Amino acid sequence: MRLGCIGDDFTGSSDLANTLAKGGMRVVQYCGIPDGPAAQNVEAGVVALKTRSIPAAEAVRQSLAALDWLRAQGCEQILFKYCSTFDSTPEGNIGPVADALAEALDAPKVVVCPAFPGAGRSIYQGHLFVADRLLNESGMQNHPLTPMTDPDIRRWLAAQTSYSVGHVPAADVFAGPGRIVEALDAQHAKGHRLIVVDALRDADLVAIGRAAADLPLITGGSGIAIGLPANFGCTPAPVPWQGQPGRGAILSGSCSNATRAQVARHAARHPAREIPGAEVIEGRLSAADIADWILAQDGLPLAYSSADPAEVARVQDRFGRETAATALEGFFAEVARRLVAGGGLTRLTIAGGETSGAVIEGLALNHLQIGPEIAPGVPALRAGPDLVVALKSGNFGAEDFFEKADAVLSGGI
Ligand SMILES: Nc1ncnc2c1ncn2[C@@H]1O[C@H](COP(=O)(O)OP(=O)(O)OP(=O)(O)O)[C@@H](O)[C@H]1O
Ligand SMILES: O=C(O)[C@@H](O)C(=O)CO
Repeated sequence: MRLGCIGDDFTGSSDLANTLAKGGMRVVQYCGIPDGPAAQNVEAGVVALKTRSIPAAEAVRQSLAALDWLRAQGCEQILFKYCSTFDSTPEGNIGPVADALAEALDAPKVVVCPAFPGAGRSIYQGHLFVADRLLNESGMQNHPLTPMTDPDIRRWLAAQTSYSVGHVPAADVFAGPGRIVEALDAQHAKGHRLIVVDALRDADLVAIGRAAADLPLITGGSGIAIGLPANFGCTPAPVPWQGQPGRGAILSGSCSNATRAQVARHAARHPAREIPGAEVIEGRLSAADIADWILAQDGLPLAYSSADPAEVARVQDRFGRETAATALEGFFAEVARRLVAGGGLTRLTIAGGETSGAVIEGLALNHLQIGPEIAPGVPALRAGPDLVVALKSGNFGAEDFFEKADAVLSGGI
């Protein structure tokens, strides 16, 4: 293993694995820290953790344990993957985890670059945009767990890290890898350790990747990996895939704008059932009810708790954010266990990073093979001989994503 990656959620990790696989690297996504060595032929290992929204100290502990495992596999470079919308709170967890990894790796200059132009995320003058909106006007200000209320990534990160935050502006990035190296050195000389790097286009990310070839630690969204396979001598290659026959279903716990539009479209064409948050938390709706309902449907059924910001706020005010998240995530995990038990379902598409993490952990899956891309940032994944999954980040995918995902998973596209 040459490139070791630590992802702070499961969908984001599959997003990163997708980028590396398209770049020609042999990648495996591990669900949590493996308890044995990796297979010999793996070039890039992505350890998916569920550390985005947990207490910072625990996120640091798990990330350092993942680092130990990756180093034991022989990795030459470490990539810490977080969300392209920099999902975090003033307490963390991006800053604390980046600090801890930088210290463990003795990394003097750490690139911080969540840009993912393919999904509309760009960074200019240290500010993060989602398409033509600043981050804090993109809908992310209403995120249920990590509301993003400041688009200045330098300022947001500064609240989380114990190091000084620097910046490499677009003008330097546009001038190519040599200038980026100089600019990183200059920021380091000024005493900055975590350095936000502007990027607007894939070409910028390729240049940053080249400039980062010798850095022990890189951090960013999946975009930061675009240029990395070439550093390891890999070239883009088609990703093989064997479609999975059987039955599929969709589970959605994501409340993002994109997911809610996907849910609305799918519900107009297929069997769909809402999972009201309050009913789950008060125990008035059971996972068995939902699983039985799904198994009784024809077509491509969808069960969703996806709700608009006002409803999410009502539920969180009434029960507390943590209580709501724990109850809903545990619920989805139990629904998934029941669906997959006995081979009932063979294809699962899950929307939402926390939701996906809960489901993958609930199914006790330990690694995922990366298949072809369904939409930017979302690959098909093989979880076992009879089970394939797609893990959709909240804001990814076009409105017909759910139909498309099941079609790719089944081998129909
Ligand atoms: N009906 C609901 N009422 C209140 N909270 C909800 C409801 N449905 C989901 N949630 C909360 O929203 C969270 C959604 O997080 P999740 O990470 O799954 O989606 P996302 O943030 O859109 O995806 P991503 O992290 O990939 O962008 C859940 O963990 C849960 O806490
Ligand atoms: O970077 C992204 O936007 C995604 O991979 C993700 O992490 C969302 O959860």
